[in-house]
Amino acid sequence: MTTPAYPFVKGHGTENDFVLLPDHDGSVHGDLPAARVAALCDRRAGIGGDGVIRVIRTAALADAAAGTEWFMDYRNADGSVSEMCGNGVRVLARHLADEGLVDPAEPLPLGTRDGVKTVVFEADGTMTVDMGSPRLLGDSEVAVGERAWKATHVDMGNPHAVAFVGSLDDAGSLLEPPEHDRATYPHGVNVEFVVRRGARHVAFRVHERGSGETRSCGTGACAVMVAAAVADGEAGGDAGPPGQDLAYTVDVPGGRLTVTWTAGDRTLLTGPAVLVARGTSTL
Ligand SMILES: N[C@@H](CCC[C@H](N)C(=O)O)C(=O)O
Repeated sequence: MTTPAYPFVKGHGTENDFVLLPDHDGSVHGDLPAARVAALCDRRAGIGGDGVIRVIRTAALADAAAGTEWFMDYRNADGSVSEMCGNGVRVLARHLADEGLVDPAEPLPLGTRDGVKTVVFEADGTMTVDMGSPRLLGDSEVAVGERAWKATHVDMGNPHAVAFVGSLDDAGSLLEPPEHDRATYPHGVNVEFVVRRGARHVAFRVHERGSGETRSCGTGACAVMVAAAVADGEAGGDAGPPGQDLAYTVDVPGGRLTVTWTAGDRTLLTGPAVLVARGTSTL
């Protein structure tokens, strides 16, 4: 039996790329089978992507918290569900604005499995997302082959292990998930390997849970910034100087992001979002 054709849009944020599936009332994809997500994300036999974002009205999802018109139903490339995607939420916002479904002159609240994230469209074409408060959960360890590093456990709604390394090459080819403490991360973890580039300036590679090595990770950028600020003795948020926000430049293989840790303990992620293609799929 052939699958009826359905629309898709392709986009990326700092080369973290996604297949968007418009399904406003939930009638096109049902419960969105993991096999369809994996087929769409396949870079040879599919469209190719680090994940899939179903564009759906919050009211069409029985288990989604109310309070927003639109919901980011995010899946990793292997079909698994994640709570949040910092690059994806900007790409979703760009799509909704381009379609005339939202007003880019106004802050845009979007539903996610980690609650409501509000996107602001900046005058220079970038977007800033309020990613919420980071949770610093202590130290852990990650390993690739024979090499192991201490890692900072940061929860950004999804789990991260942030390891500071001497060189971005230290983690090798990252074809497999890094070893990690399964008691600390029972549902897997996104692992960031970080180097310093200068004052309040870092760069990282990431191995994403469910997607492999990607060219960028927005929640990862926030986790990296927070871990770096703490390591630098510049802790922002509640622990920072009263009334002062702290901003870091965060480079990824796919571009540049800015993360601001506010005096009110919010992390603000600023970066681009680009739509590159649209079409129909029968996968
Ligand atoms: N690339 C995303 C994160 C996507 C989810 C992640 N792989 C997970 O399983 O938690 C981002 O930009 O934040």
